[in-house]
Amino acid sequence: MALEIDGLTKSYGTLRALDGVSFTVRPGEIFGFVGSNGAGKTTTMRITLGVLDADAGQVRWRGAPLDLSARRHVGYMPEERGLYPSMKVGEQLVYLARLHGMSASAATQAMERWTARLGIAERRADEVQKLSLGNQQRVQLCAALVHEPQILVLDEPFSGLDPVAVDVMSTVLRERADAGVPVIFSSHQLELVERLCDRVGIIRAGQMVAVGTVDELRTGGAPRWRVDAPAAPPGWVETAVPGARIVRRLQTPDSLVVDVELPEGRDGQEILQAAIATGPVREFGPVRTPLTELFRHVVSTTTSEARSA
Ligand SMILES: Nc1ncnc2c1ncn2[C@@H]1O[C@H](COP(=O)(O)OP(=O)(O)OP(=O)(O)O)[C@@H](O)[C@H]1O
Repeated sequence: MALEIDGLTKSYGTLRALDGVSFTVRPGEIFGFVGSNGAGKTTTMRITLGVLDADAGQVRWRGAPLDLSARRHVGYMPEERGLYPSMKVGEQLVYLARLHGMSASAATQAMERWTARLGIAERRADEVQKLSLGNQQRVQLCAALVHEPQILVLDEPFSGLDPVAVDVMSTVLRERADAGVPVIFSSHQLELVERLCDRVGIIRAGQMVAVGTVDELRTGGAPRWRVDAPAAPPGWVETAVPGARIVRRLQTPDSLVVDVELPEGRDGQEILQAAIATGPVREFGPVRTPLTELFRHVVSTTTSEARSA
């Protein structure tokens, strides 16, 4: 039932944009696709949708190659958008729904439902080009959803949205996923990806370098602990646990907070005991490395622009 991206390779002339990209998005799962500019996200998504051919590899859905008829069930939000600027919002959505085989009345109902849901019902009679960019994006999401797709592939759907629209978009994606739809979207807003996605894939220079839940991506990194010991003298961390490293330090008149990265095999309790020995301890606990930092770590070793084939 899953959407399987298997070994995609794609070159543009001598530029190898994708080099064996593989990952799976399960039904009911929101998959966040992240990577630096030029890493290969759009190329992967366009191949998934079938608007671009891969040199090698395959996209499968429910175990079979995603062919032309199955692609009718994909809801796609392209990066370059692609609405007709001078067509009216409502007419355009009905037209797109009908292209996907819906009857006139079902298409109209779906258009009405989604424009209301995305907060643009009062703009149905306006030309798309008269809407603000954020509202055009809401129309674009309606266009991806209006034919009740069974797969959703969205290229940077959150870029340029106001916070209310981000919330609406997030809720809609979660609902679709809960209805069993595999949802894949790309984004540079990593806090949002961390909050919303069940699993995340990081692509660098055309290769998947990490796939998993954010918690899974965290494992393997050294454990970190946060401790607030206002009376602690300089150097207490390194003295308490040789090899321990302070990765963040914040001092105010009545607190001294440090995030400590411990060497493998050492326990946070050692830091706690040492902190207590220095005086009062106001805060102590594990620190969850944010996705932003995992991402920086994963992509830092090379530039993300695709390499020559
Ligand atoms: N039509 C094209 N012709 C030539 N090169 C291309 C073409 N489309 C993309 N590329 C190159 O392929 C690589 C991957 O581009 P892609 O658009 O997939 O990256 P991306 O991860 O979506 O980037 P961004 O985050 O900037 O949108 C880049 O080096 C890009 O310059």
